[in-house]
Parts: sequence; structure tokens; C-alpha cells
Amino acid sequence: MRVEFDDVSVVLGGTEVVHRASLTVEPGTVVGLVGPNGSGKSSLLRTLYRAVRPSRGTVRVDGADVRTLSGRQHARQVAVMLQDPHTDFDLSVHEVVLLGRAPHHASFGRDTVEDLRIADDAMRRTGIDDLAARMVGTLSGGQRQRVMLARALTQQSPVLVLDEPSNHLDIKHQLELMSTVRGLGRTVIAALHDLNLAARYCDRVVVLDAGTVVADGPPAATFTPELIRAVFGVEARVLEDRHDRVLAFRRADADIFPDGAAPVPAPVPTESEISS
Ligand SMILES: Nc1ncnc2c1ncn2[C@@H]1O[C@H](COP(=O)(O)OP(=O)(O)OP(=O)(O)O)[C@@H](O)[C@H]1O
Repeated sequence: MRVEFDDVSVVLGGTEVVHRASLTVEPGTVVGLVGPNGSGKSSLLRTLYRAVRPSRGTVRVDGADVRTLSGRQHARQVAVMLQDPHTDFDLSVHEVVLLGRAPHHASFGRDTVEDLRIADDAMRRTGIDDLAARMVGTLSGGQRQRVMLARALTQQSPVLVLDEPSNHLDIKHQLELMSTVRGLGRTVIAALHDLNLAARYCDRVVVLDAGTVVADGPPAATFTPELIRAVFGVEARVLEDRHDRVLAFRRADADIFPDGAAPVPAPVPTESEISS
């Protein structure tokens, strides 16, 4: 299912925090939304899951303006995993994951055997099956984040929105989450801070800076040292071998990279260049 943001602006508290953003997420692809803190990633995503109304432009899912869909229609098409869920603390993990089936039920419908199977499968895939009976409020941040992913998977929507899905996860679970998400074959748009994670798992990355889309393309072509310097204000170096391509970062005012390599010094002007 295709997702389109067409000329979308968002105004919050009297300030335009997203400025005329246009981007398309092709069916079955994973797009990473990256940018500095406050650049508008969450605000743009919120227009897709209708937590915010754009001040301009249209957000479409499968060609339909999301504002024209009923709540149930929208929930069947778009599932959301938020960065810091503070709700559902008084429910068990199993109950929260099963909430993902709600859009598929008639009002006050009961969970079917099929619902239970789908929820169990999602809990297994996210590695939380052993937590099923625990109350969500007693879980660690990373465990809770995996519960929210399981609930989103249980919703079985063709579109998945992830807002910083990995901020509480250890490295193993970050890789597992991104690999699970990639393997779903669904249309995914994810706000991510880790540029290496975005580069490895996303088909495309879209870069926001101060509310404006400043780059959009395949990760390797988009995450250039020049772009990273301009948008994030840090120096980046690409390290590549047969298996991996990773970015190493240093502050603009530091003189070495984490691996001890000195940055390439600026060329020293010759005397004739200075005098000319
Ligand atoms: N309810 C609100 N009222 C006023 N301003 C808001 C509101 N919500 C967000 N903002 C502002 O909108 C801007 C964009 O915020 P947003 O959360 O979309 O950025 P982000 O790129 O997701 O940031 P982060 O990486 O820190 O999560 C920020 O300057 C933020 O302070």
C-alpha cells in the first residue's frame, strides 16, 4: 500500500514545524525519516496517523486522503509504534498485544482463536512470549517497546509507522527489530536517530532539517559527509569493507575520529595563493 505526503505543512503552537514536505513510500518498502532533534519527524508522522491535522497539503494511503477514512478503516490500514508509550500500564502484555486486533472486531467482539494465534505469533517474533502474563507497567523500557511492536504487528495493517522504535533497545534487539520490520513486506516509515541503522535497513532515507525535506534517496548516496555536516553539524567518514559500510562520526571541533584516524587536513595555501 502506497503512502504519500503531498506538500504537507504542520503548524504547532503558532509555529510552522513542517514546511511543505512531499515524499512517497512505495508499497512494501522501508523508508527512514532522519534529522536532528526538533526537525519535524514526529510531527510529519503524526499527520499519517491523524494525531495532527496538516495546515496544508494531503496525506494519502492507497490513494485515499487519511482524513476521509473512518477510524476503523484507518486502523486497519495504519499501525503505529510510538517512542515512549505511557498507556496501558494496568494491562498484561498479552492483553495489550491483543488490543491490536480491535480494528478487526465488530463492536464488543470477542477475541477469536485466530486473534489469539496472531497475537502469539507476534509475541514470539518480538521475543516477548515469556512476558505474556506480566503487567506492562512492570517492564523495562526496551521490553515495553517490544510489546508495542508486537501490538502493531498484531494489527496486521499494510502500513506501519515507527517513531524512534529502537531508542530503548540494546544492540541485539535493535538489529532484530529492524530485520523483523524489513522482513514483513509491509510499507514502513520509521523516524530513526541511528544513521547506520537507517542505512542498513531502509530502502530509502528522507532527511528533514528544520521542518524541510532536504534529501531523499538510497542511504549510500544520501548520507554523504557533506550532507551530514550541513544537517547535523558533525564530521562523518565512511568506513567500508566487503561486508559493511558504516559511518564514523566526530564533533566538528574534535581532531580525531573514534578509531584514532585524524581527519584529512584542509589544504595549506601556497604563498602565491596567500599573496594573490
Ligand atoms: N504540541 C506542540 N506545540 C508546540 N510545538 C510543538 C508541539 N509538538 C512539537 N512541537 C515543536 O515542533 C518541532 C518539531 O518537533 P518534532 O517532535 O516533530 O521533532 P522531531 O524531529 O521528531 O524531534 P526529536 O528527534 O527530538 O524527537 C519542535 O520544535 C517541537 O518543539
